Amino acid sequence: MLAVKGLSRAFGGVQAVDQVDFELKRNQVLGVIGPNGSGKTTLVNLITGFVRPDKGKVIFKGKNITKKPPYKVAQMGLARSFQMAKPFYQLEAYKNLNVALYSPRVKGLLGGKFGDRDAVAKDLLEEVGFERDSQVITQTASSLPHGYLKRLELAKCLALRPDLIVLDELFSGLSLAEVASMVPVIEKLVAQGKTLIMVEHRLRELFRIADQVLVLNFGRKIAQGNPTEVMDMPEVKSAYLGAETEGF
Ligand SMILES: Nc1ncnc2c1ncn2[C@@H]1O[C@H](COP(=O)(O)OP(=O)(O)OP(=O)(O)O)[C@@H](O)[C@H]1O
Repeated sequence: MLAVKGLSRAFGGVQAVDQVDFELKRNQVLGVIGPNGSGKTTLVNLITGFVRPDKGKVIFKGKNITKKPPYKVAQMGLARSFQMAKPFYQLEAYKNLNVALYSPRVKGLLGGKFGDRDAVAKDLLEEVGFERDSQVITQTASSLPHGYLKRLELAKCLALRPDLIVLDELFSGLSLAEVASMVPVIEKLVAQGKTLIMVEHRLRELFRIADQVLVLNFGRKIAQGNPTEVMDMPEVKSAYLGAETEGF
């Protein structure tokens, strides 16, 4: 599904991402972890076209997407969420899905036979935890609490009917109760066979979900493997020393 080869990017003197390689197969869930500033978001930005690499390649479904702009990457079926939610604040929650629902990708996939897009949008919001008959679905995004904005980020990804979803710290800023209610939403996506990359600081929850974990430190991949073996590696423990070690 995805192959990342020698991906590198520096900002001034900071090597944010340094020669990162990995592959991801269909239906797999890859967790990306690492201390603050280790290059996780930059890696997401490089894969999804928001930042251009200095070196390296991104191959998605066998096609070289390196340096393609974000909208082309999205149209090919690679959706991403943002750590800081980026809704259209003046639009109602469900109308925020229109960009994806009216996209050439979705039109093409459905051969023009779409039906009622508002109903589809509301179904998607329900799938990610908006209560169907509550007002949150029709509230403007500007008035939604943070927890719902994160759910909206996920729904925007799903609306694109993606082949791969990259979630950048979906659980950040959520209360423990909100995370606990979000985990089953993700587990359901995994059970449906969705392919995911999850950048997370919440290790306990991530390790329940991910098949593989990739660890970054100072932009470099220092480990990759299943959650248990990765967290037993001395280099991973020392990278996390003094950082958040939830889940250890
Ligand atoms: N646009 C930019 N301009 C300059 N430096 C940047 C830029 N984006 C990222 N960096 C730097 O690159 C490094 C990696 O940042 P990045 O945000 O990718 O880390 P991160 O692992 O996602 O961090 P966090 O866990 O805190 O979100 C940091 O030193 C950061 O300051």
